[in-house]
Formats: sequence, structure tokens, C-alpha cells
Amino acid sequence: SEAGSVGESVNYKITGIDPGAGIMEATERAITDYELDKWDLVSGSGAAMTAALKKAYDAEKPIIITGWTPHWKFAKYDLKYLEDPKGSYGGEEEIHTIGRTGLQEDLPEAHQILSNFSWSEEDMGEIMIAIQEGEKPEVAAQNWVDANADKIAVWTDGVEKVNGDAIKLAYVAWDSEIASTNVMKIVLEDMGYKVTTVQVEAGPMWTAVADGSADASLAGWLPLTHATYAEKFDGKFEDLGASMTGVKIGLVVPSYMDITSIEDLQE
Ligand SMILES: C[SH](C)CC(=O)O
Repeated sequence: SEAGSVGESVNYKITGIDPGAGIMEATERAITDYELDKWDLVSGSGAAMTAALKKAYDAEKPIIITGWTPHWKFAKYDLKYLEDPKGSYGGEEEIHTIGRTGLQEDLPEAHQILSNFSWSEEDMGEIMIAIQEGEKPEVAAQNWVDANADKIAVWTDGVEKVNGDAIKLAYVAWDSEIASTNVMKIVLEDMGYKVTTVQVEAGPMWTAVADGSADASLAGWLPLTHATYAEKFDGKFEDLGASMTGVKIGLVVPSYMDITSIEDLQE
């Protein structure tokens, strides 16, 4: 059938990202929900996924990736989400900031700034696209900070500068979180903090906040994407609220593929 040709055309493989990402768990759930018995989810990394996407797209070949919004790929390529009638990927998601318990007591000014942190898909997109076009993450973030003092002033409104307090931010190398973490590093440094950032996989990121070896992370995708981590560490972290709403995860394909739904992948 038409759908089978799609499966054969990609060797029944979905190109995923790092194995600990919530989108990978959601995709395994989709494979079960839609009975995609012949399909396999290939894990790798965000960078490997976007490299595979570029290769396929430039050759106008079929590819199915685990995709999310916000991400620069939608600005660079003509892509679409496959409809998810069974809701394996949930609905509207949010990016939350999470902090270790005790953060408010130990680093009250940072707790306030991290709780105030909120920006738009466009704000993040500017930085992601600059990085994708070759800018260093810290330079792209500094350029955005320099051009958006008014937005940052809202985050730091009424907060006193500190004198060299140390703070550690954990994140995963997703393009969205590379952007946000580099911005927050600069904002906290400008407020007097000595900031270190640690890039780890999703599981170790949540573990680091829960065991206090990291002070905070800007990479909590909730309510569904990181539900397993949030449940596992319930009571061992503080949710400092959403820095962005209206985000999304799902299966994404180039618009030149004539499928519209995950159901089209069934035999
Ligand atoms: C790939 S999304 C940024 C986050 C996740 O799937 O865990």
C-alpha cells in the first residue's frame, strides 16, 4: 500500500535524538499506540538528527524525525508535523525552569530571576538560527542580550546584584536549551554570579537538580515530555514555572512527503 512504501522508503526507521529525551519515550509510546510493529526508533543526538535531516532534505528523500518546536529547522526547511490522533505526544507543552530544593534559601536573587525568566519562540529562534548559521552559542546569546536589555530588565526587576556567588546550570544539548542556557548564563553573570554550565543527558540533568549537584535547569519540558522524570523526582525539585508556553513535540517530515498522519505509517 502507499503507506507501506513510506515504511520501505525509510527502512521503517524513525530518526530520533538522545535516548534519554522525553520525545524518545513518547515515540516508543506512539510505536505501540499505532501498532507500528515493523518500525524502529534510531537514537543518536540532536546534532545527528539535524545532519540526517539536511542530507535527506537536500536530496528530497523521505525521512521521519522526532521533532520539536521551537527549533530552527522549521525556519530552514519546509516541514510538517504528522497528525497524532491518538495523542501519543500529548498536547501543548511548556518549557519549565526547575531548581534544586533549597535554591530560594541559598541563592534568593537567582531564584527570583530564574522564576521570572520568560521569553518567546521568536526570541529563542533568533539565537538558534544564528548558532545554526555558524555563530558561537555564547556570542549569539550575548548579541541577543545586548539587543534585549528591556526584556532582561523584567527578569531582574527589583533583584539586587550579588558578589560572586557560584551557581551551576545543567542542560541537555538540544538547540533550544543551548540557546536559553547561554542567555541565562550571561544574565546571571551580569548580576554578579559566577556561573558554570554543565551539558549532560536528560536523565543526569534531572538527577543533578534533584541531588543538588546542579542548582537549576532551564530544560524541563512539561507536563508530558518529562513527566517520567518529574514523577521520579517528585518532591526533590522545585518547578520555577514556564519560561515558554505553546511548545510541541511530535513526528516531523519534509512537506514533500505525501503523508499527513502517524496513522499513514501503519501497514
Ligand atoms: C527534544 S525536546 C527539546 C525535550 C525532550 O524530548 O526531552
